[in-house]
Order: sequence, then structure tokens, then C-alpha cells
Amino acid sequence: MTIPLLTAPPGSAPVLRAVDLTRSYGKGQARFDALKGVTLDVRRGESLAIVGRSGSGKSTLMHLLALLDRPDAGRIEVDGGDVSRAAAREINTLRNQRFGFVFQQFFLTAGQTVLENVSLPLMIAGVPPRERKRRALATLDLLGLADKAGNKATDLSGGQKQRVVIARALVNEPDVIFADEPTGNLDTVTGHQVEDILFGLQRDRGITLVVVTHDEELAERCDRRITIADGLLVGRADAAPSVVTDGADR
Ligand SMILES: Nc1ncnc2c1ncn2[C@@H]1O[C@H](COP(=O)(O)OP(=O)(O)OP(=O)(O)O)[C@@H](O)[C@H]1O
Repeated sequence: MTIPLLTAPPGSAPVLRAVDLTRSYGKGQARFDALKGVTLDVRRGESLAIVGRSGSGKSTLMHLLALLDRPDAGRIEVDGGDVSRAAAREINTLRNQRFGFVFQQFFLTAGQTVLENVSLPLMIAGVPPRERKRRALATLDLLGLADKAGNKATDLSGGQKQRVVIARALVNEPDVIFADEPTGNLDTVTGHQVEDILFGLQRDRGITLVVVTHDEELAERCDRRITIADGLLVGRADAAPSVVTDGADR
């Protein structure tokens, strides 16, 4: 299906652009300004770490970039196309076709099998059952989980669950994977395996990775990092040498 929102040919614009995003929660005296004007490009094929203290606004920013939430002001562009005023239906289609999600809490559906969980994005996209099964099994195979296809999603180890989540994120062949503390619930060894899978997907398939993390080692592995503090972008750095600018290009 063609997405009418995409106005620029792929490659000519950053895959994602955020311009002066603001987002507050609550009203009146209870209002909290979680993002106070963040401008940022996500380059096609890069891995970008979003770091900062707890409560600084990282997840809020990621949710806006991933079109899971709308900003109060500012805009998001996908491939140069402004999606700010797009209808919810268009946004849902765009998200389903272009983005995959890997969250710390897994968000697997407990009563369903591994295969059903991985098939979900394909079901949403309207892929017919037989094709759904074929693609879901192929993706599980890629992640070494083909033999677990019939298991209940809850009957797995933490590392296996996160691999199922990655399979679900991958099954629609997304351009961007958003990962929010993807290794937060895993032991160190399993966490490294999951990281290796994610960076392998970036390297081998050109998938853009946007990673929210407190894990310094994981952030170090990314091509670039941005730091959020009190709802503002305060620094950004490329992997090496580690030079931090003071929000100069905001
Ligand atoms: N639904 C909400 N209602 C009210 N306040 C919220 C809501 N969601 C987030 N906040 C507040 O907005 C601020 C930013 O939250 P956010 O989840 O983006 O932070 P974070 O940097 O991802 O934190 P953490 O690292 O702890 O996950 C926090 O102070 C948080 O309490």
C-alpha cells in the first residue's frame, strides 16, 4: 500500500525529524512539562541512543518519534513528510508498516502462542493467514526460535521472550526499530545476545535503531547518542571520539 504522507523520496531526508516538540502531562497546577522543545534528526540506518536520568523525558520523546503519542506542539516528519496532522488511521498504518517495537516489559499476549504473538503485526496489516504463518515462522527461524512456535509466550525464558519480541518487531520488515530498555529485564549475558541481534539487524539489513537506555555499555555501542535532561536536549555525541556538544545544534 502506498502511504500518501511520504512526500520526499527515501534517502533524501532523515528517516525521522522532530522539530521543537513539546509534551505536557496533566492540567493546571498538576501540569508537568515533560518535553520543552526538542529538535532532532534520526539518520537512516544509524543506531541512536537516547540517554538521560530517570524522568528526564526519554520515553516521552521516543513515544512521539514512534507516533505512539502526539506532541502538544512541534512536528514529526517521516522521510521528509509531515505527519503532524495525519489522521489516526494513517498514523496507525504508517507505524505498522515502518516501525517495530522492543520494550523492556516484552508486552507479549499471555494466552497466545509464540507464533500468534509474532503474527500480530501481519494480522493488523491484513496479510492472509497462510502468508502470515510463513513469514512469522521464517522470522522465528532467523532468531533461533522455530521450535518454540507452538509454545505459550509465557512459557519461555527472559531471553527467549525478548527474541520473540524482536521477531514480532521484525516480521513486517520495518525501517526503524524502537527499543526502550531492551535489555533491562535480562541478565548480562542474555542482554548482550539481544544487543548483538539488534545491532546485527542494523548492520545487515540497514534497519535504523532508536534505543532508550540507562545502560552505558549499550549506549556506547550506538553510532550516536543524545542526552535529555528536564525535557530538553542537552548534549549529543558520535560514538568515537566521544565529543559532546552543548545542545548547539538544537
Ligand atoms: N502519563 C503521565 N502523566 C503524568 N506525568 C507523566 C506521564 N508520563 C510521564 N510523566 C512524567 O513526565 C516525565 C518524563 O517521563 P518519561 O517517562 O519520558 O521519562 P524517562 O526519562 O523515560 O524516565 P525513565 O528513565 O524513568 O523511564 C516524568 O517526570 C514523568 O513522571
